[in-house]
Amino acid sequence: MHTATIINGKEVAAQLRRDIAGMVRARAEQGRMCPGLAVILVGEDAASKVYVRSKIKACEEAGFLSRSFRLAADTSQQVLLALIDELNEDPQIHGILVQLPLPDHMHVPAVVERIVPAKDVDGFHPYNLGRLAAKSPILRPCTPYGCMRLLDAYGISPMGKNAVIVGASNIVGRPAALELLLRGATVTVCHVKTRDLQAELARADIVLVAIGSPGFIKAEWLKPGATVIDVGINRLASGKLVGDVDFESARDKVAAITPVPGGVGPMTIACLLQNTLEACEALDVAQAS
Ligand SMILES: Nc1nc2c(c(=O)[nH]1)N[C@@H](CN(C=O)c1ccc(C(=O)N[C@@H](CCC(=O)O)C(=O)O)cc1)CN2
Repeated sequence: MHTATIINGKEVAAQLRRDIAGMVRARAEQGRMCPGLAVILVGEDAASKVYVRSKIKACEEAGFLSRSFRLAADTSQQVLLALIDELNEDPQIHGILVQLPLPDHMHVPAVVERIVPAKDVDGFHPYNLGRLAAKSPILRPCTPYGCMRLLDAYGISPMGKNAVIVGASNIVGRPAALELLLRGATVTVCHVKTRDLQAELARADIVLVAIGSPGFIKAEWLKPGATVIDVGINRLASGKLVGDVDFESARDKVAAITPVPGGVGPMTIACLLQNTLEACEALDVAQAS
């Protein structure tokens, strides 16, 4: 009976994190600055608290400096922007991230755009998205970048393939389309208004799903031999974490698939470290010239 390659994001992310820690140690031996990351959490979202804790722990393990800021849910946007202004000027901080989602009274684009592009290690600033669109990325959104690194790690090339993305969010779907285009795929982005999702999926060699709907994508919609990247992380009432793809049935049909948990999620954090290290190195270069 056919079973798919299970793309082990936990393992690939762990290797990337070890490599980054090695580079940070080498920097320290040369007397160079260690990368510094500021993480801002506004409010009490339970999942966000878990992710922020994981990011701080990952920083500690890689030898980064990290600073964590927790603001109450009713903090004004003005106070958040003032904190970002301070961090933009702080020479020990190379990366700033504001954990999403933000409380409803805040305007995400205004917050994201306040971070100087050189410290936007989430890669969400229009400047960084524009660089990706213009085929010269600098800081790239962590989750789509992590998906590409997973494909690389398993020798799966998007070149010339039909890639179908389900979900057109700013954080995942849209930048993932740019990443796949950069790697030579023919890209289709499906969203809530897409008329015939199943017809689009039927010819997809690579499927990347980020919609936040547990088990929404059924095995019978997928092309035999496809590669499936499941970005969804949904917690069921039972406490179990599942993706947007019906994993158990899909694994019998496709060539390769990411599990949830242990697929894309760990890559998001590893790529955040990678971006922070790159932001730190870019500053070295700027100071040397
Ligand atoms: N400022 C940002 N906000 C958010 C981002 C982001 O990249 N930047 N992405 C998501 C959440 N996220 C990181 O912040 C994230 C999600 C999931 C994981 C992860 O490792 N998941 C594990 C399971 C963890 C669990 O048990 O809950 C897995 O999939 O194996 C890491 C980071 C939204 N907000």
